[in-house]
Amino acid sequence: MVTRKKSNSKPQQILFVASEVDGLVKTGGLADVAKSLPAALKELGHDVRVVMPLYRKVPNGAEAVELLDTELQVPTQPQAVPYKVKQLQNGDVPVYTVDAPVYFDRPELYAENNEGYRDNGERFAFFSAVALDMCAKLGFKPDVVHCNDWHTGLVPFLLKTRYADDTFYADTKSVITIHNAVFKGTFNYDQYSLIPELIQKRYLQLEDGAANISMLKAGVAFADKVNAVSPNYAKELLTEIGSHGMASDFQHRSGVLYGIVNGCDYGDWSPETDPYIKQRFKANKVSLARGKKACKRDLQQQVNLPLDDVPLYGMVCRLTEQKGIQYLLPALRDFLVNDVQIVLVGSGDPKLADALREISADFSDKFAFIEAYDNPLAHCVEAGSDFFLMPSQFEPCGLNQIYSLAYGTLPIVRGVGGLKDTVIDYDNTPQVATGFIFDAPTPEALLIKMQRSLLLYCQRPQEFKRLQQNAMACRFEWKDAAEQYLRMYSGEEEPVLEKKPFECA
Ligand SMILES: Nc1ncnc2c1ncn2[C@@H]1O[C@H](COP(=O)(O)OP(=O)(O)O[C@H]2O[C@H](CO)[C@@H](O)[C@H](O)[C@H]2O)[C@@H](O)[C@H]1O
Repeated sequence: MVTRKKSNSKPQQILFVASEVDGLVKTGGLADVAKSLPAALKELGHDVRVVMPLYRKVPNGAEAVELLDTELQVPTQPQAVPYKVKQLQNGDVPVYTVDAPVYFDRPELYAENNEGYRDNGERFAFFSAVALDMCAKLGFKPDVVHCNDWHTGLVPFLLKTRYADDTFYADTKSVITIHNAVFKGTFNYDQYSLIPELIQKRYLQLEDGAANISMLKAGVAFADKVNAVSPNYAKELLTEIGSHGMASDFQHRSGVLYGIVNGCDYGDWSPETDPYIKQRFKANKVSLARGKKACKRDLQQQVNLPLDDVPLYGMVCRLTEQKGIQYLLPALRDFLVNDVQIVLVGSGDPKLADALREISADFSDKFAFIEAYDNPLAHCVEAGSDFFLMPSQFEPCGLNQIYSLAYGTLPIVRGVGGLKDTVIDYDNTPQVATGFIFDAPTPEALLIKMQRSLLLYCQRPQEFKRLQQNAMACRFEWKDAAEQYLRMYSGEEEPVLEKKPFECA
């Protein structure tokens, strides 16, 4: 067990810059973090404000309170871009939304029909510039500007260039959190007309191919601190494969590279209070057995599977290579000869969806593929399944395996990134195990663990229940993660290379 020290820091003013925030808009796990981490920091007594774009999809966008009607002046350029800042509340945390219809009043956030908007570089360069431009105008002087992923990577760059001599930002430090380094935000120079500093002087280290600049590289190179969403992913980022080709960028910053595991919002993801599930349950044996049974039946009904008493495997994800569907597809047909059921809820890559649909047609009484982004159903999958599949190719942290633990649904994961930091493998340490881990990136390795899990379920039911209780006893509190972030801001936390291995709490 790791003892978690409290940060000694004074109340901080923190600007949290993110491209999506759960409660307002969400396409993936970044949004969960952008909702929960600011809330946890605020709860610890800090003044946290979030800034995000005002997309068409933001509910109540029209009712937001207008705080600014202004324009972004671009140094040495005649152009100025008008924008407004409108305030919304997400729980207790104020959210500044940047209203610039030319960039953000579109049907989607980043892409339509699986194709990114062509001006995504310019859109998020603008957003990054505005995040800093608006602070002085609002009179909010941040101690820390906390950026997230490539969309916000130019913020640290601008602090060290455009604002280098600006007294307003003299004491401001920047942090960039890496949720997924596969997305580098690489765009041609012609998308950076709002950031002339990038063009006046050539920053070769930020180039990603000829005539292209990567916003993620800019964030990593210029932020005062860099962190990944798990210690294991932070270490993977120092390797060529694990960093998706950015190893030297991260190696240069290894002295200020940190790894902090995401938390779980137990207000949203707890079987004791979840409003979406058929029957709420606790960790004690009777409640767990009854609750699971009712939730499994309900899930089977929702996805049209027979109401059989067989082990049920769930999976909820974006359909991308990252999530390891390429390992799952060949393993599925072999595994489905067993007396089992599988429910997969996912949306994304149409080719992967076609392949999954084909298997569900061949095994319609055992495999349900729901091609959707469906939050209530995601909760029912967590509650009604016995096992949860996350065979990811890579996984910076992963949230669904953490949600699964909370519902006594044993995760079967690949030993990468944060999956390795959050799940304890049955074959290695059966006494404290919470799930199954396989290592080799192959369908065979996955299939072996799925078969192992089936044996456990069918032949050692008491042992299976013990693992469920181990899983439900795990806690990944946002409060603990927020404390770690505060220690990182203040310099009390150790960089990942100096730290002892992470242990699940
Ligand atoms: N079809 C669907 N229907 C309903 N809900 C769905 C869904 N598909 C996904 N979700 C939801 O979206 C979230 C996904 O979070 P993850 O952390 O697993 O992945 P993601 O790859 O988006 O995030 C990236 O950022 C996060 C946050 O740091 C890292 O944990 C992760 O490793 C990294 O890849 C979960 O809340 C999940 O329930």
